[in-house]
Amino acid sequence: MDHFDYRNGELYAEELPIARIAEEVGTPVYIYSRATLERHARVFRDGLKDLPSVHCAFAVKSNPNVAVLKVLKEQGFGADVVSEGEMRRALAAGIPAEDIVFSGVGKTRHELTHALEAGVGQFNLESEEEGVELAGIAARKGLTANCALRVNPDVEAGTHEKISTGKAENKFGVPYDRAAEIFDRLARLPGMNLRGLAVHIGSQLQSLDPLEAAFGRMGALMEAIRAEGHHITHMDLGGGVGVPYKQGEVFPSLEDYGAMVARVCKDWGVTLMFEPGRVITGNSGVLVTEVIRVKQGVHSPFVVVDAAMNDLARPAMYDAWHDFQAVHPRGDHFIASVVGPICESSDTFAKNREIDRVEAGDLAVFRTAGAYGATMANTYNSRPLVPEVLVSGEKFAVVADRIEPETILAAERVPDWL
Ligand SMILES: Cc1ncc(COP(=O)(O)O)c(C=O)c1O
Ligand SMILES: N[C@@H](CCCC[NH3+])C(=O)O
Repeated sequence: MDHFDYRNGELYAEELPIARIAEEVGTPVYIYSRATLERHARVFRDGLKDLPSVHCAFAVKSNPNVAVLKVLKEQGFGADVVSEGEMRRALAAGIPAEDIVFSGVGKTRHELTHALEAGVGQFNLESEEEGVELAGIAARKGLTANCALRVNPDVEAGTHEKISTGKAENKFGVPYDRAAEIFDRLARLPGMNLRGLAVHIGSQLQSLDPLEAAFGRMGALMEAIRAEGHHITHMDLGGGVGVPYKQGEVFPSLEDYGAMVARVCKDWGVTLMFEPGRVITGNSGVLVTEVIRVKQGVHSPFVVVDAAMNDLARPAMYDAWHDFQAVHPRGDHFIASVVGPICESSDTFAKNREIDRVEAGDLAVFRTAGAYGATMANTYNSRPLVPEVLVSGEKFAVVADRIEPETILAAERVPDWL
């Protein structure tokens, strides 16, 4: 799955001992493997090889580091962005504007205008209101906006409720039953080239069944819209394919995913678009941390590490599991809770879990931290933003510096009337 493996009793990132990187850059630090990113990108594309026309747009939100985007651009990926900031990052990585899909439920007027002027390839419209606004901006500028209408298929994704997006009660897309009528109205607007439909039912899906159900519904909708005389040339099937977070967990393979897509969508006569995020980046990264101390608790010891919920928010936000492994395993295990230094109990990475025995000063990693890791970091408790490192064979580079609290402090002002 990845290039983070033990050799001679210590954990490596590709050809480099993780301890060496930690020594040079400090901890906590995110480490990404270029070889893993490339392999995931290749395997994703290979799974889709039986489809006649495919566009893969990497979901930048999962890991917006420009070096990561550049690796994926070189693998032929465009970008799926949800803000002007993400669009700027994709462009900075050299991804051509026409390979960018602009998604997101709250694109501002400023973002719509800017993206239109930049020439992004497709806007995924989240509402009729957004479509009307965008068409108006485009028509006034003498431009045409290529668009797909995001539809909420009302399908249960079977993932954590906070990252499920395809049920009727979620804020995303237009209601399935109203989609044909909205499509018809938007398609007639000057400035609008409404060329497709888009769907994305959630993230970290463990089964292909909900995706298959959603795609089936989209196919039926596409036929109904075509029957009204509209042309549909693009279908954006979103992202969402899940990854194993626990050793030994079994997930559908990308080959299975590709076969399912081919079975359901092969004869649609469209360019199929994909927005994978986690499946590309999740297992391409780890968060390295140092054990500050091991503190005795009533039920089990607390391993207090120097990473915290501000660095990796997923456990606190979604009760997510990240495997915890010692960089130099001592050969035995113990039951412990792994916690960060932040002043709330949600700053817990593992509760009473059997883990590698560690002691103060030991290095360890949280695995599967390449997606929705650094990008969701913040400076709670006035902690620094964690640096990021990209490894390629025997080389590594710091691809995002540690941002110290002083830098943030320097941006603050105390008014002179205080
Ligand atoms: C519209 C859209 N596309 C793509 C993604 C990427 O999802 P994932 O990282 O699960 O592949 C998301 C996140 O869920 C999303 O909201
Ligand atoms: N941030 C979420 C995924 C959100 C997907 C965004 N559409 C996670 O870490 O699992």
